[in-house]
Amino acid sequence: MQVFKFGGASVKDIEGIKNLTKIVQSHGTNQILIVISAMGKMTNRLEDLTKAYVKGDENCHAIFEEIKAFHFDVLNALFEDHQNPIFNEVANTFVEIEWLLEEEASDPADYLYDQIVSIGEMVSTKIVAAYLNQVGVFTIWVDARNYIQTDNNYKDANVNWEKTEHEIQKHLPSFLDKGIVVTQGFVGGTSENFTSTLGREGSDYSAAIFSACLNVESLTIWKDVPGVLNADPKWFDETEKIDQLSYHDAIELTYYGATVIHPKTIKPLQNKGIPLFVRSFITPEGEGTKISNVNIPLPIPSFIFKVNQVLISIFPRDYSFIIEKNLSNIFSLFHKNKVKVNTMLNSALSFSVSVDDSDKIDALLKDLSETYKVKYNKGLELVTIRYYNQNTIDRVIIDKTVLLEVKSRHTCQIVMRDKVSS
Ligand SMILES: Nc1ncnc2c1ncn2[C@@H]1O[C@H](COP(=O)(O)OP(=O)(O)O)[C@@H](O)[C@H]1O
Ligand SMILES: N[C@@H](CC(=O)OP(=O)(O)O)C(=O)O
Repeated sequence: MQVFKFGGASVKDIEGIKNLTKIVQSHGTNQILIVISAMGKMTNRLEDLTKAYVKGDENCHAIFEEIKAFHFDVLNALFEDHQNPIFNEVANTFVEIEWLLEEEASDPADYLYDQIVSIGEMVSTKIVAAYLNQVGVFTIWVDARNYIQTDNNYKDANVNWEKTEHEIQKHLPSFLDKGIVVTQGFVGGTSENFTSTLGREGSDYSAAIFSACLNVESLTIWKDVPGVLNADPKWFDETEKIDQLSYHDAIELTYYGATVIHPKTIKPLQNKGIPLFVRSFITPEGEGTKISNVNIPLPIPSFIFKVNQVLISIFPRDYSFIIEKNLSNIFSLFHKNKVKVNTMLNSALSFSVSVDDSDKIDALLKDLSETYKVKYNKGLELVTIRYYNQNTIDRVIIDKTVLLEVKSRHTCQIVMRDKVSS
């Protein structure tokens, strides 16, 4: 039994869906569960729709019609027979959201977000399952909300592993005996039967949850890159593919922000010893990267690049040391404001952190300023180098001013900005 995960980039258009079909056909149709994300950047557009709805913006209707039209264009291109029940199924899915949009947005925004944004995965999986059926690959469409059981922490729901494992193990093996199971990434269901989501880019994590609960042979995530590279090709030229990666290094890389895999993906797989393959849907014959229980360090230095960083420096007003009591208070304020620390460094009288810039930062700075003197710089870059050496550091700081550098045995983190030319 294996699990495949196809993300938004792989199903962004009809060619993508046809390519997915070829990949699935080339693997035989026995005992495969496929987890699929919303098409292309559809989740971003659904976020726009939710914002417009919550604000009562008049754009709301136009965005909804655009999203519907996009999916019906895909249906028209994939299915010649307009009597195919998929047309009604997709229409009915949109009607559910239409009813919601007709009412005033009185429910909490995060709850509304999940009810609306999840529709991207509902519709994409219905379309792909119907297309696979049309070309003779028998599929069973499964609603992930009945299996991935979560709390009601909407937008970033926590999985109830016991219930989830129970539901998956009770029903899915018999479905997998009959055909390919197609289900959604990113979405879950609460005990009150509302839709929840697992956090942006969470489909990799969904695939790991299904994999762990079914104890599969392997999980393969199909991406637009040949595998895990030593840097994001969007930022770095001359990247190299890593053939084998330990779970440990994979967790470190994703924790520091390597966006090729969602950070929560590795743990459930590591716990069960299930290998994760990252392979290219563009060149599916390539072997990709195998992430497993090997005990080998990364063969080459790896770079993780983050922009839009804010470096916050915090000083006790009374010149007291940065000791446990202050640190505990400072961390509780980061926790309260849901701001994740990307790197940190403390001295006797100051504590500095780099965080992603977002709409949460103003509230955090206000909370910190009540007790501490606070200084901050925006618009910075953070580079993390795993298995660094001086050459690699020199390479990334050319024409940069370094504001903070933190080193451990294997990892170096540098917060920097472009040098201002004089
Ligand atoms: N170390 C890395 N190796 C490969 N790709 C990376 C790495 N770090 C970041 N990426 C980025 O991850 C992208 C693939 O992930 P993503 O766009 O989330 O896929 P999907 O949404 O289709 O699942 C690549 O296009 C690449 O830009
Ligand atoms: N569609 C969701 C979930 C997801 O993981 O998508 P992708 O696999 O395209 O990153 C998002 O964009 O956040």
